[in-house]
Amino acid sequence: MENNTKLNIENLDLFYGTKQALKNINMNIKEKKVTALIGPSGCGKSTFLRSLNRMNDLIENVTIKGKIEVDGEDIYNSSDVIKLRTKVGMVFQKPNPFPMSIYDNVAYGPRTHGIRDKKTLDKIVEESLKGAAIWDEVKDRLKSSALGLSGGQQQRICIARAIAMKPEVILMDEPTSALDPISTLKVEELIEELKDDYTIVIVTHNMQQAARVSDDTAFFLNGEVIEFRDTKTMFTNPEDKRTEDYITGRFG
Ligand SMILES: Nc1ncnc2c1ncn2[C@@H]1O[C@H](COP(=O)(O)OP(=O)(O)OP(=O)(O)O)[C@@H](O)[C@H]1O
Repeated sequence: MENNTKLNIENLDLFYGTKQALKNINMNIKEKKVTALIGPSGCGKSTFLRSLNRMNDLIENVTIKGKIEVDGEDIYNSSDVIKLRTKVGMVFQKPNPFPMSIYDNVAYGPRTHGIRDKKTLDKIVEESLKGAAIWDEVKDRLKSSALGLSGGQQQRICIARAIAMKPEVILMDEPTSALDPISTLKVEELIEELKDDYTIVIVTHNMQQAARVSDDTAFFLNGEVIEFRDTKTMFTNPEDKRTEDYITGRFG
């Protein structure tokens, strides 16, 4: 295992009932880098992403074989799923703020972890909103409902909510697919900034986005990783004909 590896995936198979959705995945996800997962619809990107913080545990009839290590620890051999999901946070495709104030959205996680002190919470909320590049837009209306914000703002609130838990890894499942181009650009700029502090894994259908924001890219097809390498090489000189066909828009 390389020493800048944050997530190490070995021989990962995943089945929904008898249907195999992931086939022998091997991947090294590097610390404080952005790794993009690309590939046609239904090829297993979201399934793979969810397996990285055991979100698939919530789905019935899922069988997982192989190994996923975070910082060298086998996550399927440990029972502390709460701790894992604190360390490996997630941002979803559709912004999903809770129906409560902006402040309470961000303070929600820390509160469930027992933090009650107002000053401490204020500090976490401010730092998280700053970290998600939304502080200036909302600092004067922290008590207003998060549902009153635009989609792009809501998505950054959700990123702030993830950051408030002090994760080390942030998983993002098509975080900009519901956003307009300007909000998309803001979230992309934010990802660029976040990678100073976090390891990021992002599913995207947008090839330009993968090329713009990621350091490494994995191309999935029918549950397999066809190619995994640094993004620059992937997009300029792919090794596999199927990768080339996909990124040049010949299929998918
Ligand atoms: N909860 C589930 N139960 C059964 N099958 C599932 C479940 N979730 C996903 N699948 C199947 O697993 C395969 C991979 O799905 P997945 O959502 O991971 O693909 P994806 O690459 O993320 O697709 P998209 O780009 O459309 O989001 C698909 O064939 C899908 O139908």
